Parts: sequence; structure tokens; C-alpha cells
Amino acid sequence: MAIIEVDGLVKRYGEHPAVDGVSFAVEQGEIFGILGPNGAGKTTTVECVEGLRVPDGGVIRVCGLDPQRDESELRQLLGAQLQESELPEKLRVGEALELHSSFFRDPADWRELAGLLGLDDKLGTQFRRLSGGQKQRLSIALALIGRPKVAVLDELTTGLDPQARRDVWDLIEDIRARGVTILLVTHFMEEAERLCDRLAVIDSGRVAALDTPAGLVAKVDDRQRMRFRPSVPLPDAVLTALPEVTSVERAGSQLVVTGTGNLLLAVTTVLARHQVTAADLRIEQTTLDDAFVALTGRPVDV
Ligand SMILES: Nc1ncnc2c1ncn2[C@@H]1O[C@H](COP(=O)(O)OP(=O)(O)OP(=O)(O)O)[C@@H](O)[C@H]1O
Repeated sequence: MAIIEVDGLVKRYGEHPAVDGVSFAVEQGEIFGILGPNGAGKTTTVECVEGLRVPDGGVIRVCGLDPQRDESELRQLLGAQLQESELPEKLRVGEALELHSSFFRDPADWRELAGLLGLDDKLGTQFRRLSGGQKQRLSIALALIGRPKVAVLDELTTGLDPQARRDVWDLIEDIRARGVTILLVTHFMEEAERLCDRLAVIDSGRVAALDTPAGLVAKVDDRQRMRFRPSVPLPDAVLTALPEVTSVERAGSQLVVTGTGNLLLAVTTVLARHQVTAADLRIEQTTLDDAFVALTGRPVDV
């Protein structure tokens, strides 16, 4: 069952349509990603879902509620990350958690949540003294404090170092395992690939593609390339006879075999049959980055 439904969403700033007919549905328990270049309309879309912006057209339902009409009811079911600027510098971590838990009918135990997010030894620390990763974890804790059914996380790991970023990803997977549906806005391909069950690629206010990360890649190009040095010379025809192989090229002593389907199995089987071993074997596949460029015509901005 869809827990978030967005149908034909339009949002204009003046004459400019920032979101121009966006539709998608997020199933309960999914991590659904919104990926797109700067200014594509990602934040505007999720702010309409959160009820923070009034759409100019289209229909949104979150847990069956209209974010505008049923705003106070939705606030109990939807957790949103606060922006850094929304927290007073001198507020201590424990105070922030306690204060925010008072906004909800059935809040999580904020001390337990602080433990889950690795903030239990920071409860007395002022917000301004936290590292980037700790601030990010606090903003996730605040998004979860009301035991939401849906959490909206925007630019979750921007500005974090690679280790802190991976820690936050582990955390998001834990949160999903607890049954929370997650709508995630991201710039990072690795994050999208690692976390998201499905992704909507948004470009110029429209959905350019919507699929699983692997499905997006396959849509663009499912070719793979194998490079290796055969232990003994091998006639090209042995490989080109395979239905999986589309071309064989030579680069010095290396063979470069391009193909589709289960290319690796087909090629290694035929090599074994000819008692040929493959040294320095490398496999190259289309990545989500490649798919993004093909879909939007530009590389993702970092
Ligand atoms: N309050 C506003 N008033 C006028 N224009 C706005 C406003 N907010 C956003 N825009 C414009 O709407 C478009 C979409 O912005 P939005 O922030 O939704 O994009 P985004 O995909 O989230 O971008 P980014 O990744 O840079 O955050 C951009 O052209 C932006 O300049």
C-alpha cells in the first residue's frame, strides 16, 4: 500500500514552475530516493509533501492525509529533519530532545533515541559545540522523536566525511528495519545506490525516470566490459560466437570483451573449456553516475 502519493504536483515561484507535474508513490517500509541536479525541484517537492509549501496543482496524500488540510494530524505521523539554522546555538542536546518530544502525543523515549544515535555522551553539550556528524545525528533524532510512520530526510550526509557518512547510512537502515518509511533527498550516487529501494530522478521539475537503482542503470545501458590477458592466444571467433558477446577488441596483450546478460559466466566458461586462464581480469559496468548523466544530460553536482 502506498503511504505517500504524489500525483501531478505543480509548484510555481512567480512564473517559474519549480515542480511541473511530478508524480510518484512510496510504499510502506521503502527507502525512496529523490535524486537530481541543483535546482531540479527536489526540496520543493518534499516540502510540499511535508505541508511546508502550498502546491499550485496536483494531489498529495501522506498516510491518507492531505498535508495542507490535515496539517496537525500529519505532524504526528511525519518526521522532518530540521535545518541547522533552526536550532538555537546554545541549546543543549538533551534539552533539544526533551523539548521536541513534548510536541508529540506518543513520543519515543528521547534518552533511548540519543543512545541509538550515539549521542548519549553529548546530552549536556551545546548545539554549537557539536561536530558536523553529531549535528546531523541530532537532526535525525529530532525527525524520529515523534515515532513517525514516515521520515523525510533532505541532504542527509552533505558535508560529512566518508566515515561519518557511512555511519549515518547504517543508522538509516536500522531505522527502516524498525518500520519507518523514508523519503530521502540526495545528491550522492553512492548514497542512492546503497540505501534506496527505488529512486525518482527529478530534472527541471519533472520526473525523468523512476526505478530501482539497478533498473535505472539497465534502462540506460546494460552493457558490461571485461578486460583480461589470456594465458595463450585465443581466436576472437571463440568469443564472438557467444550470444552474450557483442564485440572483442585488443589493447596490446589485453582482450576487451563487451557484451550483455551473464557475460562473465559465458566468457569464463568458454575460457575454461579451452584451458585458457585470464590474468588481470577486470569488469566494468555502467554505473548510476552514467545513468544519471544519460537521463539528465549533466553530471550530478557535488
Ligand atoms: N522560495 C523560493 N522563491 C523563488 N524561487 C525558489 C524558491 N525556492 C526554490 N526556488 C527555485 O525553484 C527551483 C527548485 O528549487 P529546489 O530548492 O526545490 O531545488 P532542489 O532540487 O532541491 O535544489 P538543490 O539541490 O540545489 O537544493 C530552483 O530554480 C530554485 O531557485
